[in-house]
Amino acid sequence: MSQSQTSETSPTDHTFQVDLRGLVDLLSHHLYSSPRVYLRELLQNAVDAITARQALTPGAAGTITVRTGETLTITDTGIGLSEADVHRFLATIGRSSKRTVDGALDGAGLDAARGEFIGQFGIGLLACFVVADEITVLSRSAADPAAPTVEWRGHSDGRYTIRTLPSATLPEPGTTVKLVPRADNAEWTSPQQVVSLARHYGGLLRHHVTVIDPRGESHRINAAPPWERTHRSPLAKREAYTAYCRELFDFAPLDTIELDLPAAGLRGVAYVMPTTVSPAQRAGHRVHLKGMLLTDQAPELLPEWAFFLRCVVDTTSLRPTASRESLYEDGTLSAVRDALGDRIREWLTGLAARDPALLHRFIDTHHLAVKALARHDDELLRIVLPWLPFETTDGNVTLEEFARTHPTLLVTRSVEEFRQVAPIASAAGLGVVNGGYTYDRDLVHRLPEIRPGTTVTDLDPTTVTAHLDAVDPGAELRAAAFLAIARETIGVHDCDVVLRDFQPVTAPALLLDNRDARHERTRSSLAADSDGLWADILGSLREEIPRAQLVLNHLNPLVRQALTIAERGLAVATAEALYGQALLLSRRPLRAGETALLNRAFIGLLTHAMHQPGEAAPGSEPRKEM
Ligand SMILES: Nc1ncnc2c1ncn2[C@@H]1O[C@H](COP(=O)(O)OP(=O)(O)OP(=O)(O)O)[C@@H](O)[C@H]1O
Repeated sequence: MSQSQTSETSPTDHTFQVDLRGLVDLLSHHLYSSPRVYLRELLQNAVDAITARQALTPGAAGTITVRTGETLTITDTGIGLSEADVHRFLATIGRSSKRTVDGALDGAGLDAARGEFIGQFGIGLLACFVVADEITVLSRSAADPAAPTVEWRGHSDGRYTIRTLPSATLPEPGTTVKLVPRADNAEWTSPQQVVSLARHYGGLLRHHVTVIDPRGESHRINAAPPWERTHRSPLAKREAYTAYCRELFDFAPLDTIELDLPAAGLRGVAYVMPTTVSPAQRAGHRVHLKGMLLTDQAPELLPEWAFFLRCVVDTTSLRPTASRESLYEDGTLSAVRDALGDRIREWLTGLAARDPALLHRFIDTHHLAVKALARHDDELLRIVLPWLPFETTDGNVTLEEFARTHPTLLVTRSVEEFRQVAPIASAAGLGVVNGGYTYDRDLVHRLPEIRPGTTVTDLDPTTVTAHLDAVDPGAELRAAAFLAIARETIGVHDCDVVLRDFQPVTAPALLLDNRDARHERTRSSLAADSDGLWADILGSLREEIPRAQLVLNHLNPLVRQALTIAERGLAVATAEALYGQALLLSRRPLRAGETALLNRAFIGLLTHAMHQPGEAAPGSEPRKEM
């Protein structure tokens, strides 16, 4: 036999040891966002214990009392724990009486109640070690009248003791958990903080919760939400909902949408925010799970477009993540989100018939959200499109108003294009809508579907030039020499030069260009600069290059004077300066060649202004006489 064979031993069984301190550190620093969750876990265990007790004895009273001071205690009138339960559930981390695999609490047939429990992971009690080194659980089972009181004392280093005490140690069945808060965490356990945390987490709990402060004063923690109360009148109901919104979110809503999805066990309310909000800033909704606050930061509850709402809901069907601080993204959540989306859409479509003035106010405040939604929703589009404001050559007006005076609507592709063209187009009687803002161009193009007889086309340079008045042939002829130099100078930038009469007189020149044309030009210049494979690929993409147009205004005095320039150098500098100025007005980013052109034109003009026509400006071409 070889040596390795003689030294072989049979495998022995071992069990992982868990370092509780490491686990508590993991929970406190990585799983839970703040030590404050300890109170939520304690309240939740108390609620679950009462749920179990009421399943055993229907009608049993369910109360939870928290006492603050040097020791923090929480007492419930729940199911309690037998000695065997304590060994089974408190001594093993990750074991929970609330999951089927671990069986029911001793003596209690709780299968039916299991779905009602909030806890499930078997780690909640550990959260208490984040604020205290020692936890004591005193419990008396309600399942057996003769059950003793059992005391479990656990330490954050993993040690624990169990002993039984006379039944009378606890006056009635149930459980009391005691913590002696560590000094470094006192901020989370002060009497005031406990009241505020209990209200934060437990404000919607269905059992009576009271906090008693060291002076013996009682603080009521929970009350039924407005959707569970009956109201004297519609007005009283509206006031109750508004007051609730102020209390939770600190604003008075524009309107209130009641939410009720029986299939998902969900009830609550969505409040319409009274001020404009950015779509990027998705609101945190408050989600309660069986009364207990799961999170006040759940944007995923509603579809993205509903960013103008803040909700508070109580549900039995959504699942929490283990940290219990956010919603588990599953099929149920996405079905709930869709159903809530339908409900909001229904509210919005109903608003036009129910309360047009409110619809107006709503659109004034939240038109971006409505635009986002209307793009994908034909029915909504039909209702709201005529009401939505757009930036047009007639100012900020609704499409309905605009289309009445302009049967053909021209839409720009960018804001800069609109800024540049709008004054000229409106002087020429054209109706232009700024399509540069998010969603606007898509929406304007859909107008003919709901308003037959209206035509919508994208604005292109030729449409505008076609509407500008041609100059008389004599004037065109007199300008021919200057125009030839201008075309030669500006032509290298893929831009044509034309002369037109247009308003306002103060505008010397207009650059008509669009983004697609610019991209096409960039692509072709890349093709020209590259060789081999890239040149072939870019070249094959190349179509006829759309050219921009510099329209000189024949009514403008400066242009009239420019047309008479006889000296070639000055004509080049003037053409470049007019192009440069129109370029700057178009507010689009400049390319390197264009920056150089501006520089050249400026220096050229300066040189002329200083009456030194003989000297060439640095970097400029030597001048030839015309
Ligand atoms: N107040 C209480 N009354 C009765 N039993 C309790 C009480 N508190 C805790 N327990 C028992 O201790 C077990 C462990 O509690 P713990 O809070 O650690 O986990 P959990 O509530 O089961 O699940 P989760 O980690 O999701 O909170 C529970 O399953 C329950 O059996």
